[in-house]
Amino acid sequence: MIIKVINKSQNILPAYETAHAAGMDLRADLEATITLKPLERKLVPTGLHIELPEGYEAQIRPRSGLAYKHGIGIVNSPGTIDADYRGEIKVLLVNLSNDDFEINTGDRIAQMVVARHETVQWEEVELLNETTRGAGGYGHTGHK
Ligand SMILES: O=c1ccn([C@H]2C[C@H](O)[C@@H](COP(=O)(O)OP(=O)(O)OP(=O)(O)O)O2)c(=O)[nH]1
Ligand SMILES: [Mg+2]
Repeated sequence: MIIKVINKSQNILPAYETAHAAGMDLRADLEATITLKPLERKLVPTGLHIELPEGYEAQIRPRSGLAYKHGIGIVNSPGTIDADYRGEIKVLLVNLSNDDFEINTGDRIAQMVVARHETVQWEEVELLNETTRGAGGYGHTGHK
């Protein structure tokens, strides 16, 4: 599918790094280096504004390599980009390690998955259909 994008700093656009990747790596668009201290969170700009078709969303997800090697996560993971959002896409990174983490412009900080979603209308009822699970949850089926 084709998605319209405004790329104000003419950065490298989000891209699939392998042929069948689900996520496109998103890059930081910065005027100066950002440092995340331990447990600090910052909104990191990408310089991108997009026009998703109706019925689609974009999910902003962490990169596992940054998470594993540097403890970098996304506070609101997965972030949701609504189809009607026209502002700049930003990524709310958090440093869950004990060391400072530096982000420079062009660094791949997160990944974006574009997905379809349903738009729901509610039908209020008094009873729901019966299932084997019923109300069981939170470990109801055991742990091993
Ligand atoms: O990681 C994110 C999450 C959201 N957004 C933008 C796009 C999204 O469409 C908008 C609103 O996000 P969300 O609905 O998650 O935030 P909210 O706290 O509910 O704010 P709002 O009242 O504006 O919906 O902010 C981002 O740029 N990055
Ligand atoms: Mg919202």
